[in-house]
Amino acid sequence: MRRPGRRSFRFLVTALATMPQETAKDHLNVLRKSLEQSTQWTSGVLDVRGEDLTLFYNYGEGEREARSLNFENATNQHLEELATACQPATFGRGKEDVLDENYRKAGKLDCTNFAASLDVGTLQIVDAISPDLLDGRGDADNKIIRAELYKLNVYGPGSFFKSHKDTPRGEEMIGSLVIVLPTKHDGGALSLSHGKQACTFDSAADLAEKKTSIAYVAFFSDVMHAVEKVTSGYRVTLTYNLFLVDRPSSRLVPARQPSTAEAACEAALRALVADPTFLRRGGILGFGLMHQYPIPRGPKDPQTLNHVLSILKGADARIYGVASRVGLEATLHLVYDTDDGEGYGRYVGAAEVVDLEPIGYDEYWGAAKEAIEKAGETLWVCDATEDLDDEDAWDDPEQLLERTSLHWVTKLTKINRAASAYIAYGNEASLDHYYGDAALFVRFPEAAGREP
Ligand SMILES: O=C(O)CCC(=O)C(=O)O
Ligand SMILES: [Fe+2]
Repeated sequence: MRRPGRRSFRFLVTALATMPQETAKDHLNVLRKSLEQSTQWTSGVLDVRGEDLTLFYNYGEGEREARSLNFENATNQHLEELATACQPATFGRGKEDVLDENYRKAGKLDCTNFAASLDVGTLQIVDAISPDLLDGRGDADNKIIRAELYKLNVYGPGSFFKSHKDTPRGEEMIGSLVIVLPTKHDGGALSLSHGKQACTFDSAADLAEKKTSIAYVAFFSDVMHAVEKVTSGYRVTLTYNLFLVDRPSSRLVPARQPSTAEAACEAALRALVADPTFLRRGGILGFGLMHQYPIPRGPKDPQTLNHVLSILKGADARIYGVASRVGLEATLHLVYDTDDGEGYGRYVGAAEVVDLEPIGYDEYWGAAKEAIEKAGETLWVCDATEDLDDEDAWDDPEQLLERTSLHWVTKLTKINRAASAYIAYGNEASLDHYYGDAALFVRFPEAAGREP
């Protein structure tokens, strides 16, 4: 599909690339900054109709009765009854659902026990959050977000939920959507944080005096969040799991304009490709992953690194999408640091988790290290803006030739880590591990073969 404004954008890129005062360092800074501006959450307030605010729910154990209320005019007594119908809310700890009122004090109804008239599809809430959550995805035209109702929660006076991440339910789950209904309450702000970014979603303030509005917030699964204590009234929420799914072919594809950050990211990457002094011999731009993914955790794990490329989020999705558009190969690799503590180490990039079991008992202490170095590509961590290559080549030309230059644009992170176990030598045999951290590699061919 032809994108509007494409030609003028090309022109801009060419103009940028030929401006003499811009150096590779400047472009790398723009690239790095464009990745910092990624969205981890998005929120808003929406006016709805009174009839969107009806709730039916099961009341009582055993012989249940159906009750209903409308959040536009729910009295304190109505809300108290709703709170009584709830069970204490559990939360995921490790692989279990646990009840711990020091950590989470709230009531919940599973979605088999209530029906809400509010429809996130009709109200276009999913359409409202999608551009932010899909921002930067190269395949955004082919993917949509599906919201699946998960629970209703009631936070009465004294309720709270300490800092946590939501348990992903399935691989395609990318985040959560919380809708706060317009009931009068104080406290209960939701604080969100991810890396260095943080914000507070104060729905009590947003909804004050509003009887037929709802407040919503959507965030990625690896965002830490907490509900502050509700000091008075009832805070009622509907939570949804958000899944990234293929767009049904019958749905129209809306024209998508790249965001400013995405356009800047693309322009900077194109400018680096066009700079013949940058990574002259070719090499890799490395990007530490900003989000957590279900990567394979060990050599026997049937998950593949490759499938993660289709579920990248935020800044990770942005650089992957932009690189593909610029025509550069982008892959996920595990980075191993085989430093033995005495400086005799190498960085190795491997396309899958290295299996160290076949080496058996590592009598010769370097066997595990050697196995890793054989399994991947040896990397030369360098500053690609300086022409170090030649100097180093004088020292050890052969070594240099067998290594691939790697320049980290954003730091390697350790949130997506795979472990390879091996039996190590010592006064007793003990189990030891090498760790690989997943990162995005964008590969530059040598300058002579690059098409600007
Ligand atoms: O109610 C909220 O604002 C968030 C609740 C929450 O974090 C959860 O249900 O996991
Ligand atoms: Fe949560």
